[in-house]
Amino acid sequence: MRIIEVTDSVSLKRDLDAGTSEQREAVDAIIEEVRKRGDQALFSYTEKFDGAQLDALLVEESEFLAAYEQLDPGVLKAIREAIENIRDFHQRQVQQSWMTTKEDGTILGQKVTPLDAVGLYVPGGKAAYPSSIMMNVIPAQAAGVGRISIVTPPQKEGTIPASVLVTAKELGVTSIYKVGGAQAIAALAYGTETIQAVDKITGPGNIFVALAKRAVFGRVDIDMIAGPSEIVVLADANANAQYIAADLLSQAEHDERASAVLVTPSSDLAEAVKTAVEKQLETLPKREIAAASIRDYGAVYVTKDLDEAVDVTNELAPEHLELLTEDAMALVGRIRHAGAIFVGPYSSEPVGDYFAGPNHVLPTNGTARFSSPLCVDDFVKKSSIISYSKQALKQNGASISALARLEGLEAHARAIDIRLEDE
Ligand SMILES: NC(=O)c1ccc[n+]([C@@H]2O[C@H](COP(=O)([O-])OP(=O)(O)OC[C@H]3O[C@@H](n4cnc5c(N)ncnc54)[C@H](O)[C@@H]3O)[C@@H](O)[C@H]2O)c1
Ligand SMILES: N[C@H](CO)Cc1c[nH]c[nH+]1
Ligand SMILES: [Zn+2]
Repeated sequence: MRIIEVTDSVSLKRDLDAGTSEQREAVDAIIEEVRKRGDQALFSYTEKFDGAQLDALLVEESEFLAAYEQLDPGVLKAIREAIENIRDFHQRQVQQSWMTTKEDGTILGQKVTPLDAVGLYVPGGKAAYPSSIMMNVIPAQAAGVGRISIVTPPQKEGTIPASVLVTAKELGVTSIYKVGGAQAIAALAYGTETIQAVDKITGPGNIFVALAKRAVFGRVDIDMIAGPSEIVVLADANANAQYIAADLLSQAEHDERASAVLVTPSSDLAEAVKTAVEKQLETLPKREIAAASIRDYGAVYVTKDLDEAVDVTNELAPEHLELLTEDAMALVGRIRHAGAIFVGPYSSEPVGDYFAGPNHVLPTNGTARFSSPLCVDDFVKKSSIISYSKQALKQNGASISALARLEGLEAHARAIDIRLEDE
């Protein structure tokens, strides 16, 4: 882990995955094939890429029952508690439609409508992430989305991990299809005999999934292309070095390209955290991934004072930010760019990943400068409502047609004038 004196600008930005030209071509070919051959293409790609020979794509009721039998009761309890917290938080984000009536009888408003259908990609491969199912499904349900489908690649035996099935069932989602990669994204975008097309696709995945999401964007909406995890800890001299090291490693273990950064005015803390990270790494099961992340993307920035530490943090615009300073809450107002802000020594980042309630799908790669966590708003759309009274049109018609003629749009102007002339 490098210790760096801050001189000029800092950045967490890394090349976003655009894929190789071979990968892009492969993804385009897969999408085309799914459009042409529907389910048959899904079965053959699942055999080719996941090694599973399937009779059916849809998970059956008996598989949910078997999954409950496999799951530890303590884990089921934790899943239920997390769902409750995440529901409670997202319920507060729900926006109502509104209308306002002016004195001249004009009614203006905004109608909020949930999306009809969304598809959630749940990665298979290396690890199952039931927490990501909660973070995608719960805001969609709070928004009132009519139909939620989940796609996820099966294991070789044709099964889906019990934790995924139980979490989905606890959330009331049972339309789970055993298909992954670009072929799953194509099926959600275009529909097949078994999988109905959706309006929006959310959820993380590997490069093939990311490229396919980019390729179908426009036909359907997508959430974002999430990059590798990031954490920045802003700490002063009194912060606990062991806590900081543990929290940095919590994100480093996600990915070799994850980034874990400490920003502090204290060079003593910088040294202590560096030593603690090295020590804690020794016993970490995923130490190869975490060590690579710390080596390549880990850093400690030593600033001249706390003010400069705040400036550096805002420049980094991290996905996750922990504030571990004397009066941490007082610093919140000075943070302009961060996906999620964890305040104080007991708000370790995994509290937010799993349990507290806010969404863990957050902007990465500096995009916290202009974007927000996944939320209920991502699953609704808004329509404007305009109702002019006769009186309102009489009073304002001349201005409207003047603006139309200013743009050379005579038909627009006449659509107004015809009503003004009509007594
Ligand atoms: N940001 C988050 O919240 C978050 C959460 C969970 C996972 N992730 C990320 O999601 C990713 C999961 O990746 P994964 O690979 O484990 O699972 P995945 O489900 O994304 O990808 C597996 C699929 O990739 C396709 N594939 C594999 N090799 C292929 C090839 N040569 N040609 C065409 N298609 C191919 C197959 O169809 C396979 O089903 C990881 O990068 C992980 O870091 C991010
Ligand atoms: N920290 C990840 C987002 O960067 C989300 C996650 C899921 N499970 C554990 N963590
Ligand atoms: Zn995490």
